[in-house]
Amino acid sequence: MRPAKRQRRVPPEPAVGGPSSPRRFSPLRLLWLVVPAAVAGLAFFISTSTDPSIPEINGLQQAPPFVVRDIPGKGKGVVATRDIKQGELLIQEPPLFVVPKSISESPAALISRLLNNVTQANRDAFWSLSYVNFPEGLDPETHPEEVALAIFQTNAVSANNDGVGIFPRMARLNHGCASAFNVVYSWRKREQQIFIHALRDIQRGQELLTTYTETKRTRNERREFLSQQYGFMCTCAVCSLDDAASKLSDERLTAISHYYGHFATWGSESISGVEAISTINTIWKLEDEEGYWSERGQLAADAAWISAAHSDASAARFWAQLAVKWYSYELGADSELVSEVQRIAENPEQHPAWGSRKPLTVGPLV
Ligand SMILES: C[S@@+](CC[C@H](N)C(=O)[O-])C[C@H]1O[C@@H](n2cnc3c(N)ncnc32)[C@H](O)[C@@H]1O
Repeated sequence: MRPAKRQRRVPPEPAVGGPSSPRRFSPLRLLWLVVPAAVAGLAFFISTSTDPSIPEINGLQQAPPFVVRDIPGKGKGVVATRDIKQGELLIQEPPLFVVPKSISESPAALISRLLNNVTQANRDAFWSLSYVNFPEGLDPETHPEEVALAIFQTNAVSANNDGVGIFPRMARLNHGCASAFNVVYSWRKREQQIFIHALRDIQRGQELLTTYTETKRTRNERREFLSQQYGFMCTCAVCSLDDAASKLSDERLTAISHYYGHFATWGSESISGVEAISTINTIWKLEDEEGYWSERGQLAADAAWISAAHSDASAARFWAQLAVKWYSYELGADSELVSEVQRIAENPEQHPAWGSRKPLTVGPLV
């Protein structure tokens, strides 16, 4: 599963910011696994959970509001067993193991070695996961290391700077594009766990979908990527739109990408703070039209950054409050980023960018 590339937006690196969620691991990024590490810090993290099919008690209700079941045309998937509220915590899961960014042996050998260090129940959970793109001509029966690698490539998720991990419960989540995905995941370094929250209200019987790709791409681009990397033709609600509606969706998503790039140029002072905030307003409206809600915490936090830089306290407060709201849905109200933007909402002058540009009224979301 894979990461969408986040566009670096408002330089310098915002103190209140960072990716709103870790991204799916791209098989392409496995390239780094074959590069011998200069400093092979082979730190990895082994789960203490014994049976990943049993929900964690830690911070989660014991009976999760979903089941894993067969979904026609998709293998297994995750389906809501009751109505789920936007922002609800659905899964909190430690990794079976995390492959660090620097390694000094072959990825297949490393994964096999890591697997030997987990409990039998966790090993069974790993081997039960699905995989695609197994090398042609090889027999899976006689090449278990290659099978393990294919499972890893199909299911691993970024744990940010800690590496790339396998989380057997979340690995059952299938993909949906733009307005079709309804859950988002975030890696919490402090807890060393992945957290999955509902991005929107989900009805009983609906499938829980995350996203494997940068969904601000056009349908053809998304389909090509998903077919190559994950071996399926996406037929999610967005990909199934009729051609006229799909064209409009593609245009909106392309425009959103364009405007992200445009507002980022505030960092190099190519556009004014007023234009940057007006561009964020445009993105927000296009996203409302598209039903694309992901990464709004980050967008609002970036707007708070610009507002604070121009000493517009009321705008900074407004945007920071919006960041609190959306980060709470995406990352959880108890996440570190929510605490950070909450502090800015209460006291905008404390923002590290405060007053770094000329004073300007940049304004809120209109
Ligand atoms: C991480 S696994 C997801 C769980 C998987 N369906 C299973 O049975 O364990 C990724 C694989 O699921 C399938 N998949 C995910 N999303 C899909 C979708 N929207 N349509 C069809 N297949 C999908 C693809 O085979 C993909 O390689």
